[in-house]
Amino acid sequence: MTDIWNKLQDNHDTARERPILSLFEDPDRFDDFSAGADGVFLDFSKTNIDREALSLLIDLASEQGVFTYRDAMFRGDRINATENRAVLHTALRDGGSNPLSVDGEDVRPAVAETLQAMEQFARDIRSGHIKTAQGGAFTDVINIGIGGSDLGPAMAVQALAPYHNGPRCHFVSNVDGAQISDTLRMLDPRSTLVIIASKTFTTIETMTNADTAITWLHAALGDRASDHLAAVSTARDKTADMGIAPDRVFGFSDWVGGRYSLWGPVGLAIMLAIGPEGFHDFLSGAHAMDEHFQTAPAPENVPLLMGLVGIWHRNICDYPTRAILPYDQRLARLPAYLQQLDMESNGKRVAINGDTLARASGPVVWGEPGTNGQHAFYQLLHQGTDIVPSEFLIASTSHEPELRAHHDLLKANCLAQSEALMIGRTFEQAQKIATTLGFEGDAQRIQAQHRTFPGNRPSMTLVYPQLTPFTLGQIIALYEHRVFVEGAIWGINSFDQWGVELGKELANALVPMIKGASANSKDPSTQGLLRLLSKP
Ligand SMILES: O=P(O)(O)OC[C@H]1O[C@](O)(CO)[C@@H](O)[C@@H]1O
Repeated sequence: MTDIWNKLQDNHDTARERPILSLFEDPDRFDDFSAGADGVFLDFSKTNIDREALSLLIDLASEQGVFTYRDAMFRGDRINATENRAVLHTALRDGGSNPLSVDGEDVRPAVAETLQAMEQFARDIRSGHIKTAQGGAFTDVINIGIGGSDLGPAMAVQALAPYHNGPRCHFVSNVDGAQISDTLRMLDPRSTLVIIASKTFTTIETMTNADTAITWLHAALGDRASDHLAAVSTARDKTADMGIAPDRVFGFSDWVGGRYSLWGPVGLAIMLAIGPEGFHDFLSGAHAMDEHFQTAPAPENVPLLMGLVGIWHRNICDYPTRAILPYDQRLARLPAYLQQLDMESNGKRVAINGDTLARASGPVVWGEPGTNGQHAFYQLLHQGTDIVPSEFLIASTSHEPELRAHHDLLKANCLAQSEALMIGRTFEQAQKIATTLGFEGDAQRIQAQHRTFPGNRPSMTLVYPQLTPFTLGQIIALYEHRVFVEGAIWGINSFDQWGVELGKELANALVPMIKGASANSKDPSTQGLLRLLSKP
């Protein structure tokens, strides 16, 4: 353990039982434990981090090389060491013209060219200039992809519903035939465009769903089925094998990781839904957050602070999970999106140099929109035996001015939850309630115990003006950089994902066994389950 980790642990050991509320005796607490970035505001004053801990955490970031590593990422160094790749999803959204080179080659011209091609295609589909096989306009789009080729566009398309003025967008990811079947059943192949999105164009789920969709198009359109296809991939050879015309393929480079890819062609469905101008706003929001991350001083740097709070909760307080709680129904898919972003990036057990990590890395990320979550799992947040740092998100302004009362109630609920988590309810307060309700003696004690809230449970709140394309870009880039900060402090490579390989290999080997081939090489449990599943 370095000195700083030790000092942080000492700080926590002495402050462990201190009520978070007591920290507000400092009149500047709210101002000094919050920060803003172009309208997005982070309040982390409802945590047990005090001034000493905050300054130690900032020192820790320096000591672990977060700032140097950040600059290396933006510069295009090959920081994804295990795959020997640069990490430059930020180049997809910066619109810059000064050269940015990877191995001596300027990446900007190709980025600009692809963006222009996407825009032209999106404009032509939206205007009806590109026609269906039968000469009409496309009314529906199905994006077939999984993981990073699905979660980002699916989340963003839902988030930006008020800006939709293009074809309806649908998403198919699961290899479970139920999803594609239910989707195709409600659509007409004669007016549907199918985008096959896969960075590698080898992912078995996506290839299987693509085959099914192409068969569906073929049955209705014959040889003209290809008029209804487009692809998003780094593998142009494979898209050609599937019969997709080269001018319908939108490529990107290996320096864009799957879970960081919605800023480029993987975001085509978003662009089709909200139009190129809206998509530009989305990119601009993300770029504004990139600039903030690179230039804001540490005590005001929102992604850095968010990452440091994450480190405090994970490593110093030893909390194993974090809850993402958007008080914004249109961000319903944000927790799922962040699960991939965070857990695929930082769910690692070895450091970049191959050593086993000395301390815990990425927490389990989960969540649901409020207020629905309140009526499901918040019981555990308030009174369970585990402490779950909670991350609330809420817009100042909704898109429904005529439903102001709804938004007022949503805000009140959001604030009430973080307040309740922090202040709790003492046994004495609970006893008074029990007395009012007529309980006496031991019955009163039991009732009071059950109605006591320990409180002192930490949370952060992210407030943004309104869920616009610009703001959504800011929020997603903020979380990307937060994941980056945490990964850098842990010394791991946040940009590979070897942990998904083994299951894929074993699934491929199991397919023949599902169909009846010998399973003698398998363990008894797998053999037993195979026997059960082979029954019709
Ligand atoms: O875009 P592709 O190559 O189909 O990959 C889909 C997803 O699969 C993964 O490789 C994990 O299996 C993710 O990292 C990725 O986003």
